[in-house]
Amino acid sequence: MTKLQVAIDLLTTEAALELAGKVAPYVDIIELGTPLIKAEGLRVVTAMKEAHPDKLVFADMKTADTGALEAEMAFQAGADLVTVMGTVDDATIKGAVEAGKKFGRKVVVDTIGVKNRVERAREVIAFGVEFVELHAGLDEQALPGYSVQTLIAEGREAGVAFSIAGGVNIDTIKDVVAAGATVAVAGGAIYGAENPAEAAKALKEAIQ
Ligand SMILES: O=C([C@H](O)CO)[C@H](O)[C@H](O)COP(=O)(O)O
Repeated sequence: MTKLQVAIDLLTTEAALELAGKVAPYVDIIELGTPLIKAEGLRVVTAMKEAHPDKLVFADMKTADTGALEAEMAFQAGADLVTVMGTVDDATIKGAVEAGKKFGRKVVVDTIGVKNRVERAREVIAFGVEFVELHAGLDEQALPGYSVQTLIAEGREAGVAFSIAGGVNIDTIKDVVAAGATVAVAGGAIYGAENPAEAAKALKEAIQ
């Protein structure tokens, strides 16, 4: 079954823990967003894992270099999954995967900025990454004409384990699931909702 990942793009550990406390019963993976990690450091990863040891904690490091070092730092802080950018040198991705093997944790490749996501997804999955995040970032989502359906179609085509991130919400999550996604990522649809717990519950129910 497709897992539900909440992406927390808030800026303080306190706010992230408060949101996670509300939505944890309905999500499988708790993502600490890149802006949050930049604001608070890896202490936010440790705090989240301590508060939710039963959940997978996803550190959205968006690593672009020193793959082994940054992955190791995040794993030591308590992350179960870390992201490396798909646009960077293969050696960076492979380094993070090697660090993952040492810690028994996993690496996800983020395709923001990748020109041919299907081709790159097939390449990087062979390096031993857990899945590929077919992702349109918040800036790309804000451009006119953006549709998450492009990512969903690419997931179907790629034939590798993938997640979809980039405006997944209650109207689109069933398409994400039908395409065979390993993980559906929802950020704004949860933390931006009037009642985040209700929003997460509805998304979880739509998956089942
Ligand atoms: O990873 C993300 C982005 O790059 C900022 O960190 C988002 O968490 C991801 O795009 C999912 O969020 P929504 O698009 O708001 O669902």
